[in-house]
Amino acid sequence: MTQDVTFGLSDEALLNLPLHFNPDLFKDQVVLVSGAGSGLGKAIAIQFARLGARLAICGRRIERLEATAATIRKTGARCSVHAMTIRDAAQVEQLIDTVWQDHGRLDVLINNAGGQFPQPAIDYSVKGWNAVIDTNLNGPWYMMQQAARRWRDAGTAGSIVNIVAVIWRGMPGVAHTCAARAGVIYLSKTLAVEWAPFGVRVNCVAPGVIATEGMNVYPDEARAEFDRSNPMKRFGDVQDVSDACCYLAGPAGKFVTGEVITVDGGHQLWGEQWTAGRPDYFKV
Ligand SMILES: CCCCC/C=C/C(=O)SCCNC(=O)CCNC(=O)[C@H](O)C(C)(C)COP(=O)(O)OP(=O)(O)OC[C@H]1O[C@@H](n2cnc3c(N)ncnc32)[C@H](O)[C@@H]1OP(=O)(O)O
Ligand SMILES: NC(=O)C1=CN([C@@H]2O[C@H](COP(=O)(O)OP(=O)(O)OC[C@H]3O[C@@H](n4cnc5c(N)ncnc54)[C@H](OP(=O)(O)O)[C@@H]3O)[C@@H](O)[C@H]2O)C=CC1
Repeated sequence: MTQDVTFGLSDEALLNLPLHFNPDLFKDQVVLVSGAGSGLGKAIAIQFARLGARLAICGRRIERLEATAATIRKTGARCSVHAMTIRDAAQVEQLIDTVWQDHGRLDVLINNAGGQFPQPAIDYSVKGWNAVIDTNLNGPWYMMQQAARRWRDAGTAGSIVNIVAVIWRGMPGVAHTCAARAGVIYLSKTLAVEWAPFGVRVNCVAPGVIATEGMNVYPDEARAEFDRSNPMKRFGDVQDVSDACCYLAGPAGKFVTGEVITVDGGHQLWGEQWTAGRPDYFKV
């Protein structure tokens, strides 16, 4: 039977989730979260705020960011809002400058913004391929490089967490994002070594199927099978992912770098996932 999932929790629900960490864990730290106007990014930003952090949030649509910021401010946390696209290197440089001007520091970068469309790879247009590579590989790279340059120049430590995906057995229907996320993972492993001298840690979180409104991009036929992509036979929730981010970014993760934490209910070991629907060839 298909799990009954409403894709996404209300802001009120996010504010009242039980916390699994000490509420002072990120006191006075500044955390930048991309794609915080919805889904995982919103949940991650709210959780860091509830754990004492000051927030800077970015994404393209200002209205959605302002709504997240209003919720974050209910926790008593400061939150600055930055409408921009991570696909443009100049806008990313401006973003990081502004965050340092507004907050005087940056401690954690959560590279969450991303997305793709399901389509058989054989049908990709050049523009579609480039849109996904720009959003999920080039954008996160611009963010990492600009943040690291500032940490190096200021002589302060930093932590980066990149949200990727469960790519280990390929991702039929979203080959473009699989390629981009593989790039981010091996970029992260390389940067973990290159940037260790600056005190910068670089890690990834790979979510399996998590109930967010972003899931609406997939056809009903595909979504109806997603809960059977893992042996727990259900979707994860946004806090499964935000907790992994807080572990990696915080003091418990201080000896962890170049790592990927997979938060997928065992999906990487079991089951099938057809993001664009199951092709006829695989139905029998
Ligand atoms: C369940 C496991 C799946 C894998 C794990 C990941 C899960 C998730 O990520 S959950 C959802 C996350 N959120 C999203 O995916 C958000 C929705 N997606 C997007 O916003 C887009 O895919 C985007 C990231 C590429 C958006 O780029 P943007 O430039 O804003 O979009 P455009 O509309 O301008 O499209 C550019 C270009 O891309 C091609 N294209 C876009 N959508 C489709 C589509 N549905 N089918 C085929 N091709 C598509 C197309 O070539 C577009 O250009 P034009 O033809 O000129 O419009
Ligand atoms: N939900 C899931 O099961 C999984 C999700 N993921 C990944 O987790 C991340 C969050 O996904 P989720 O919350 O589910 O989906 P959403 O679609 O809700 O979130 C994506 C966010 O990224 C922002 N964004 C997209 N493109 C850009 C851009 N060019 N510049 C700045 N911001 C951008 C969007 O805001 P705006 O459009 O306003 O810019 C949006 O807030 C994504 O990278 C996704 O691919 C990975 C595996 C599984």
